[in-house]
Amino acid sequence: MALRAALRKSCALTGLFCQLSSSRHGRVCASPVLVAQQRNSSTAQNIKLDFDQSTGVAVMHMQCPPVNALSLEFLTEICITVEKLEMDKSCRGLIITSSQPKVFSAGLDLLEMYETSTEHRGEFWRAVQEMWLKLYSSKLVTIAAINGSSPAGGCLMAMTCDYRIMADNPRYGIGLNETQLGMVAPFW
Ligand SMILES: CCCCC/C=C/C(=O)SCCNC(=O)CCNC(=O)[C@H](O)C(C)(C)COP(=O)(O)OP(=O)(O)OC[C@H]1O[C@@H](n2cnc3c(N)ncnc32)[C@H](O)[C@@H]1OP(=O)(O)O
Repeated sequence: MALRAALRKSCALTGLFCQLSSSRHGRVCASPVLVAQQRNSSTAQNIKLDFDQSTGVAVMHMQCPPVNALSLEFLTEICITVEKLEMDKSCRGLIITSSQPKVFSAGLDLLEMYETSTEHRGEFWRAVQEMWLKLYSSKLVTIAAINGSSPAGGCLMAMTCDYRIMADNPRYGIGLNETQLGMVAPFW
């Protein structure tokens, strides 16, 4: 509720009307282009997109169970989704949030990072870079609606958005914990 209220306040400030729940207000309608792209695309299994044409605001719900860990596949889906939204001239703003309970994103997929070949890891880190650069340089107004814990890569994702709003819950943590993990982010 706090997040919802904060979002409304922030969106009023930026001149955008936005919402996290489509059913509550009944305002969200889907862009035919986006719906068609979603339906035809096998690359967006882990993302649910709601686009309100009347406001030009899209809500990207991350739904990659259990904790929205950023795998190569998921990172690619995120990039493609942002690109598609940027190509839609009626889209002005993007809210990124999570459908998973208690977690916005657990950051980079630790299993993929440690259990794959050097070549795959190279591709993985390039996808990490592409994701944050795409969000950071997007012409869309981007908002991270952080409705759960958001360590490391999840924090990076939120930081590269224009605005961040976090649910007021002491159980939710956010920050960069690479040092704790003994991890050095490689040169890109
Ligand atoms: C300059 C910026 C550079 C950026 C570099 C970024 C690096 C990274 O992102 S490295 C990843 C760092 N992430 C973490 O350290 C997060 C670790 N996870 C957690 O702290 C917690 O899991 C949680 C707070 C995100 C959620 O807690 P909880 O709801 O209690 O869920 P569980 O801990 O039981 O986890 C459920 C399930 O998910 C698996 N899992 C959690 N995190 C990851 C992950 N990052 N990658 C892959 N898998 C993850 C966890 O192992 C559990 O799996 P199962 O045991 O099979 O159920």
